Amino acid sequence: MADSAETQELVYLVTGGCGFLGEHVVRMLLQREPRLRELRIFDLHLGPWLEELKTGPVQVTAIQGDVTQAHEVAAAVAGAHVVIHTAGLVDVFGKTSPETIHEVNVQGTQNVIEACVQTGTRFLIYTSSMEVVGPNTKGQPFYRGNENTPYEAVHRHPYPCSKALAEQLVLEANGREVLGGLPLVTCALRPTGIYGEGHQIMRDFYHQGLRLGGRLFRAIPASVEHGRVYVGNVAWMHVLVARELEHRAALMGGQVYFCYDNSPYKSYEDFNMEFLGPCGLLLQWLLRPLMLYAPLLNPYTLAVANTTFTVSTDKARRHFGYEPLFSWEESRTRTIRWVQTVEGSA
Ligand SMILES: NC(=O)c1ccc[n+]([C@@H]2O[C@H](COP(=O)([O-])OP(=O)(O)OC[C@H]3O[C@@H](n4cnc5c(N)ncnc54)[C@H](O)[C@@H]3O)[C@@H](O)[C@H]2O)c1
Ligand SMILES: CC(C)[C@@H](O)CC[C@@H](C)[C@H]1CC[C@H]2[C@@H]3[C@H](O)C=C4C[C@@H](O)CC[C@]4(C)[C@H]3CC[C@]12C
Repeated sequence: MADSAETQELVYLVTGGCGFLGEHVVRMLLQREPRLRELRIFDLHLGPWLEELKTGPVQVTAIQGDVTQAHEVAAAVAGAHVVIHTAGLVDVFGKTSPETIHEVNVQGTQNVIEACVQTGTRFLIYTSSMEVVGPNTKGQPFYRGNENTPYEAVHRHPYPCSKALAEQLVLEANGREVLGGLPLVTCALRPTGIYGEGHQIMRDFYHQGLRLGGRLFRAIPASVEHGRVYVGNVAWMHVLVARELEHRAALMGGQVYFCYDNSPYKSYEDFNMEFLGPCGLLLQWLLRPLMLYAPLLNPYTLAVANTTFTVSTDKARRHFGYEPLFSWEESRTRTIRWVQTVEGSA
């Protein structure tokens, strides 16, 4: 990519650019990548908010497409310098079939890789997930682990299986020759539980609390730690990796990085209360709370909810100088302000 930070000549493609994380990546790129000439946003469902982005100096190209359709992906990738692939089916609640999850998350990722190879795009960043590692089917805790911590990654649920397969495809593609004869450089980012503006599960919990008279009921022990990371910091890490991947290809190519920031280690419910408490909800004990959460819960999500999985690492800082863009206090304030705008809020 160009050396001069002032020359606007780069074309980026963000798949899943209208999703919870994707939208933050899109907005972060427009704010913090001065070399952008064109930003392509590829998604099955385009958001109306995209129109407001078309008034700036960067050409914003909205592409309605399906990653399972190789020809649509190839057309969107052709001519891009960087692809940030966030598109995926994030379904742990059984809403879609295992086949569909595999088709989107695995075959869709393979289509992105092949499109890069066939059209000459050299830099591919994949949004993977903590679940590539765990928690495993044995419910073994992963307590403040890092990218090198030994852990038996054993999966049966379609979603983590698909993320693990897709990540493997991306990492194995590192070094493949693309059109033009140069090597493809890939890396995978593994967010833990992302929170922040636009988080649908947080919105669902808030509405549940409003329906229950301002109360939520604790269903998992406070001692269980869940890794959480602010969406703005995850987006920032994606932008930074994309910027550094060319110059540090030998170090970063084929690598995985956990996404992390200074968000506190808490149980999922206690962490959510950092935002829902200031919005008027209380967390209380109830004898049989699980019946209240039936839509969210199945053996898999209950196992994940009850298993400690937290990360403590500085690999991203060491490899490409990552530091969280948003402090915990800023992340918390931004999320609270967003919850306060959620329909039905007091
Ligand atoms: N939300 C989290 O806590 C979390 C944590 C770790 C990793 N991730 C990963 O981050 C990525 C984004 O997750 P999210 O939470 O923003 O989910 P999301 O559902 O909000 O966004 C996913 C986007 O992908 C799009 N998409 C789905 N199927 C598609 C297809 N066939 N073709 C084109 N676009 C398609 C959707 O329309 C949506 O806009 C996913 O790959 C997910 O696995 C999410
Ligand atoms: C009702 C209670 C038991 C409540 O605590 C249930 C919470 C439960 C729905 C969530 C607990 C952990 C979440 C998962 C975790 O944050 C990481 C994930 C990885 C990401 O790639 C996709 C989302 C998720 C699987 C996330 C989903 C919700 C939880 C299971």
